Amino acid sequence: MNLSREDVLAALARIALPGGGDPVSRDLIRALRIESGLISFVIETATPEEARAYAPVQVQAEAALRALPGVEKVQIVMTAHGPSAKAPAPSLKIGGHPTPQQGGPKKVSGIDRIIAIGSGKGGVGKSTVSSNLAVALARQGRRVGLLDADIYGPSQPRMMGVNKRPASPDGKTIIPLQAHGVTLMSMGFMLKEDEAVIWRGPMLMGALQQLIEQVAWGELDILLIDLPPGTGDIQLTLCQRFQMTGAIVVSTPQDVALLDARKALDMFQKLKTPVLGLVENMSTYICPNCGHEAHIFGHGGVATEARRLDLPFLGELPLDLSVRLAGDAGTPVAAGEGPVAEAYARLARRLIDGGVA
Ligand SMILES: Nc1ncnc2c1ncn2[C@@H]1O[C@H](COP(=O)(O)OP(=O)(O)OP(=O)(O)O)[C@@H](O)[C@H]1O
Repeated sequence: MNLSREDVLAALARIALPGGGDPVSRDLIRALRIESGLISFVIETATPEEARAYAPVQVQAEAALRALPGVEKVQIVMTAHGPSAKAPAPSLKIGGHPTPQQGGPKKVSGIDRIIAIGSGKGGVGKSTVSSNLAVALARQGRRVGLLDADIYGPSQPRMMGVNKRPASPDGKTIIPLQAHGVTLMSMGFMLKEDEAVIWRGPMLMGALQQLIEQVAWGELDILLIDLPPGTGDIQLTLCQRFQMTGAIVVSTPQDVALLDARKALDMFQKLKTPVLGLVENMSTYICPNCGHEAHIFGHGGVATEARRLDLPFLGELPLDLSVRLAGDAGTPVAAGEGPVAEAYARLARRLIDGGVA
């Protein structure tokens, strides 16, 4: 099939929408894929009502595309992202249990707890803490999922040592990958080359929602979400749409990192997401040669800040070359033995004992 994206969009642009315009000029087409005789895409409407009104458009689009040379199959999915007071919208959601959001944040079926791991700025080790904590919790018998929601720089495929496109047997449900006892999904698995995927659309909100709701997470005690750094749309969407158990904020002991951490804390508080505590990463450094203890980025700043804000201080994680080497090699250090693995085991135990993991 030599059809181009432009050919397909041109055919779709000839379909008139109720209320004027066409699906292309109204920017409704998402995730367009053209692959050996199959054309698939999503028509994303603003509301469930609009999706219902556009049902004839779906039929017309299918007929128009099937008439193009070489097209054997056309798969169109209608989805709506707006709330509805009426019946559930046609959507891409898995299972059938989720319904469009009405009112406040909703619980995700099958997942007991959701904890976001955030930081005010990049590079403080938020992804490292997420992967290691996930592995440490799994080692203590918890059923753990890890969602890498860092759309700007997903690092979990590297840190967890898996990177392949997840299967989707029915074109809707996404089967997550497994690594080190953790059920894993990352934006990085989907954001390859120039392929159009559903969550590459302009709406980060839709992308995150799909990663939480369309992935077949199974029954989980806890889903950890590795957030992008800072205080942006992903954080907002997550906390507004889903019932969060809480957030953990990672910081290094430095003043500047702490200033940023304060912004993250402030954001979670404004979003009414309980802050479960602060973690100090890159804390003590023990020289592997002489055993001397050094505090390269300072020490204790996060604990002091936690006390000041009356928030739990969850622990210190040492600065250790093995952390980076293990992360780069795809086996988090918490999967092995030694002082860093023990520090993560303590953090995991603390969360389990506190009833949040
Ligand atoms: N405790 C530690 N000891 C040694 N190296 C560490 C430690 N924590 C993180 N690193 C290393 O620091 C780098 C940044 O860590 P990481 O990617 O986890 O940070 P991040 O906060 O998630 O950054 P970003 O948000 O920009 O992705 C990585 O190379 C990681 O291996």
